[in-house]
Amino acid sequence: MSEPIRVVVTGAAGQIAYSLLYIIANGEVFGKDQKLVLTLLDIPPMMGVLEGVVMELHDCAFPLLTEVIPTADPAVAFKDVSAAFLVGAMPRREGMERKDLLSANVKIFKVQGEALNNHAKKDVKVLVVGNPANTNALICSHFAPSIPKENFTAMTRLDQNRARAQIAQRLGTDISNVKNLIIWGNHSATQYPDAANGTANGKPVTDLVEASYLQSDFVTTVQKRGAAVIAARKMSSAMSAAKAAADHIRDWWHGTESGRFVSMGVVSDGSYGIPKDIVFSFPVEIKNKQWKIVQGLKLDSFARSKLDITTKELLEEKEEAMAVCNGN
Ligand SMILES: NC(=O)C1=CN([C@@H]2O[C@H](COP(=O)(O)OP(=O)(O)OC[C@H]3O[C@@H](n4cnc5c(N)ncnc54)[C@H](O)[C@@H]3O)[C@@H](O)[C@H]2O)C=CC1
Ligand SMILES: O=C([O-])CC(=O)C(=O)O
Repeated sequence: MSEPIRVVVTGAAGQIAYSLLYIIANGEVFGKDQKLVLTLLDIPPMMGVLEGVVMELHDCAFPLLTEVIPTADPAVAFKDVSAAFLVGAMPRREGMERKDLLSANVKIFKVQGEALNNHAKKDVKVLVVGNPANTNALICSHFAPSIPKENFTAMTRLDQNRARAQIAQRLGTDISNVKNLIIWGNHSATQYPDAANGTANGKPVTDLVEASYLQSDFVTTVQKRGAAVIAARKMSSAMSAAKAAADHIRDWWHGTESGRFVSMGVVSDGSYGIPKDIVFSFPVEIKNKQWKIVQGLKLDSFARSKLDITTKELLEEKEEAMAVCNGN
């Protein structure tokens, strides 16, 4: 059994965290032999609720959980953490787009970037879940200059899981047989869910599913799935978001199997002609806790036009976020 690592979950009194904490504390992210100290950050008015979450974590009697530290102080929450799940932020309600949350949420990620910079381990792995996730991750990285940019990522794994579920259901096959669907771009309604490299039972998805579906309903269903859940539940996705956050960090920690790629929002290095310095979802492969963008995939003109749309939105979000952070 290795020494405990410190892991922070922000928004720890909220609905995603309520599902996520169980998965982490149960050893499903960092491994069944990795002891954990969990630090739980929320805002002062939520400390009472958070105390209840702490009670439940204790009552779960998780063998790997050595300590739970609830706090409203980012300096305490981020101290020496090896992994950070940045969930805490306002969720959208019916009728809103995720970027409508930008002015309210982006300042949270400025403060938390600074706190990570000052208190976290320099190899901390950061996952931003709070929306608009890509731009929040960019801001967080911007305010944490002592931590490599590669350590900041945004969650598009939920979109990837949604895409796989749509294809598995359409083909009537087990979801574990559906691989290498890609989410390009922003975690928003402009994202491009791409089945061109996907396989189901080892065969190309494009040979099994009509192109008319893959270029229309498949794309829009995944793009609008978050809104569909809000319309039905009156609250945004939580259980599936927690599962996706756990999938994202688990794969980052343990790596991806050969030939399988996953989608993550990462700081663009210019791959596929995407401008540098926006957080863009790419297909990545992971080894030794380092992700690498999968290179050389073909993009037809339809795909290219979709990437242009989502790039434009991310550039606009970046400009707006910088203005908010600079007080303009
Ligand atoms: N990237 C993705 O795929 C997804 C992202 N989300 C986003 O995740 C975020 C959280 O969603 P829920 O858990 O459903 O919301 P929630 O409202 O249930 O919980 C959010 C928690 O964050 C806390 N919080 C607010 N400001 C904070 C701060 N400065 N520091 C620490 N904690 C703070 C709140 O007090 C609350 O307890 C939202 O922005 C939502 O839009 C949700 C689903 C999927
Ligand atoms: O749609 C929302 O606002 C929450 C979210 O990001 C998702 O479910 O993908």
